[in-house]
Amino acid sequence: MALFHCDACGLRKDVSDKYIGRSISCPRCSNPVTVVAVGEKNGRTQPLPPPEVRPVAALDDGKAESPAEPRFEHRDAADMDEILAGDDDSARPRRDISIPIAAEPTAPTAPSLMQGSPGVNILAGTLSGFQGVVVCLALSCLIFAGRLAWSDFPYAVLVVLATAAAMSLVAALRSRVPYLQAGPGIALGAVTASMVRDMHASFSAEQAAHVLPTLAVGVSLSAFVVGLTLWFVGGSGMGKWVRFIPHQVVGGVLAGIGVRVLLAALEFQDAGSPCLERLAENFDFDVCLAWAPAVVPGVLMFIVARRIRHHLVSPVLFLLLLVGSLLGVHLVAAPGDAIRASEWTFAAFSAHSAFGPFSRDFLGLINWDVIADHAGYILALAGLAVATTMLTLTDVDAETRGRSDLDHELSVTGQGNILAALVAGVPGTISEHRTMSSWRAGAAGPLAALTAAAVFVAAIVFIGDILAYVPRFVPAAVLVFLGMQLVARWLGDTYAMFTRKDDYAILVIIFAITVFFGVLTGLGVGAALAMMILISRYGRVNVVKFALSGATNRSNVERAPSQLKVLREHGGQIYILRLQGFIFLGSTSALITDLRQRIEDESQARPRYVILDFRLVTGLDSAVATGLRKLRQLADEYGVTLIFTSIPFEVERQLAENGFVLDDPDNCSRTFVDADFALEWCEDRILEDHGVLVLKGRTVEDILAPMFPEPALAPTFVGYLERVEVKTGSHVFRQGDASDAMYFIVSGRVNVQLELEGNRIIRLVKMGPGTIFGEMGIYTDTPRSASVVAAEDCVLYRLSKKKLHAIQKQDPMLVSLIHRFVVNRLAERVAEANAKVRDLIK
Ligand SMILES: Nc1ncnc2c1ncn2[C@@H]1O[C@@H]2COP(=O)(O)O[C@H]2[C@H]1O
Repeated sequence: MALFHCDACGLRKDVSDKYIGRSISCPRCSNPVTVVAVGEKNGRTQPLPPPEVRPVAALDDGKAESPAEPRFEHRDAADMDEILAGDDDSARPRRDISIPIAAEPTAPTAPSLMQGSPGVNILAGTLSGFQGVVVCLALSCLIFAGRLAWSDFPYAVLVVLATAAAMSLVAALRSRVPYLQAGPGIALGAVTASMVRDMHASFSAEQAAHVLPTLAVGVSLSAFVVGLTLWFVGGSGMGKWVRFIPHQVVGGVLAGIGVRVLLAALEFQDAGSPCLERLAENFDFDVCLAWAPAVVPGVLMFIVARRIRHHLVSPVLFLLLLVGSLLGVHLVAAPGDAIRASEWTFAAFSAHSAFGPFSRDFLGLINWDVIADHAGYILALAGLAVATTMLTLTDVDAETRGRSDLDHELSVTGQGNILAALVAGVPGTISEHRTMSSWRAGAAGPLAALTAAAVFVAAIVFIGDILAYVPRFVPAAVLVFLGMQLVARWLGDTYAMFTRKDDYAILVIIFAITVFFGVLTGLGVGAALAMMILISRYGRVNVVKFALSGATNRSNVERAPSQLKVLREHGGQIYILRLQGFIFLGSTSALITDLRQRIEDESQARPRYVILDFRLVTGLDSAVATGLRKLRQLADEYGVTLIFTSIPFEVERQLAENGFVLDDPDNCSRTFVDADFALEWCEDRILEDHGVLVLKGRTVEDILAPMFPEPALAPTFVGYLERVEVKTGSHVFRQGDASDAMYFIVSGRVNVQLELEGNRIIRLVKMGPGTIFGEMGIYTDTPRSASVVAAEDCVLYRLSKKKLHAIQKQDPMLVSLIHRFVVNRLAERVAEANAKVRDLIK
């Protein structure tokens, strides 16, 4: 505990240790004040006792010193013990019920290369690689077909395959998810395709030479930016924030992308642009016929894959598609070797032909303005990559019961993209489908992803020859299949997922915007909606965690029964609001409305003291001073004293700079280091009003009689007691001592404190006149469970164990009254604790 003492205006405050030595301007008069450790006065450090004081987990808020008075004046060295043990806010036991939270799981470690069965891993990786190659072919058509000349198509295929190889390699070497598969995917592919289409539209026919270099660099640059973004988000540990991106927003965009993929597939199949528009104007059977080779197998594959969930489904479907389409073309159009020369299949090429474009004046032909104009797409790709990586990993974890480290996997995916960009690749992410298939196939180590990388490399070498046998509608059919899967997944499957149907409505709206106005608009509107959703949901979180009454929630000062009676009857004048979360101007308005209702509620005692506890508050909006000013106006109106507790010192100072001084007794506004000090102060005011704050000056009989089960026998009992005087700071007894007596407090206060290893002291409770201590050791016949130290000069009455035994023999009737007396005191403690619990769970 540290002390803030302003010489100019006299303001004294208990502040946290972290301020020691710092110069802080006084919240009341702006005079600069250096905060000193307790015991340090006028630059002279008094010897401080070493104990470190820690909070104790309990239902109570801890005991309080009287905070209203200048607590650090006129203390001698003996007092320091008490101050340290008692005044530190951290030393006060807290009242909150804490629910044990499972320990944060440790991050998974990197799997070793040969982890799992090599045979199974290789098989799973081969299947994943095969699926990946088919998808890569579809993506290269989606992204580049119609934008690049067919002569440049080898380049398109090879850079997409190179992306898959690079990302698989990085996943194998760096990911901690042993079955993770990564590569270019349909969602990012579709956005890249939109970017490429728009870039392409920027060129006139005469600028054809600029098209490939600009598109190629634009795409690789976006992979690079996506990579850097993912790496940065993961590396800086921002994964936990990414999880707040609303599902409905990303889902709507992804479903919309699905429809756009379907349209792109039809466009590709028909080799004409806006085919749907053409069809809408004039129904053309030929157009439908042109779509059929893509739509029919695509829809069939979709239906089968929806029904059978097996890791072999996709590879088998793709294989059937390839073989079936080849047979179909053979039968219908071009039998025998003529297939290779027909228009139905792609033209063969050699891998090195992909480097053709680079032989020209490549760098000089790049149109950087066009790339800069499409920066919005690049940013959209980065945002979507972060969101989809998070969603995919979450889904993979849910399905595989895995426990992956999102930040690490975001970084790995980022690194994969950067490597992909270096080989002129396209943006990519974790492949959910292939990862799940690998896992279902039994992949258990990075060898699976490494095998997939090898398959991609092999594809780069051989694809030129293989393509001559692949009918052109195959990639279109795959796109139909993937597009339908996206729509079904995000528009269909998610319907049941949302507990609130308005969330689903938002998804549908964003879906429609993406379909009709494009991916960029969908993402933009989605981002704006996401922000609004977060603000509106967060704003609805009740800023008041607990609203408690001082009648049942008392400070940790144990009081005499006569005082307890007064507090039970009049404690309702204290109203405690434990605030939580981030406090906006909006939340203070809600607080004012609630408080006004509570004050005007005639069925309950009218609050005179309102304690606003900020201990669980995570932050305050800068405009909150206005709300607090209104709160004070309300307090003035009803004659209520506002008490602010656990407010960070900086915040108090900032508010003061804005003209709102929190600690302003003249304006019925006070601050205390924590709620327990505040509670004690309020209780003292109520006890003072009823003339029972100080029980001093009365005789032991006066104090004892009202609580003794048989008041008439109280003087007989007193006859057995021995009067003891204890000076401030002296121990009555120490923890572990033999228990030889119990004590009754007639005047003064004592601290009951636990002494822990390493000189640490925890104050459990503070006791005043009319209370007893030391009874546990006597009744359980065990050593002292805690030390008891006089916080003030005390007059105690001592009943020794010997005397108790003597009374037992001589006066069994009196001893049973003593037992009842002790039991009553213990029962009172338990009843108080129960009342607090009840109040908390109300
Ligand atoms: N948590 C507590 N709340 C109130 N009183 C306590 C608590 N723990 C210990 N005491 C008192 O402190 C005394 C320490 O010595 P005893 O164990 O004999 O008896 C104990 C009680 O009277």
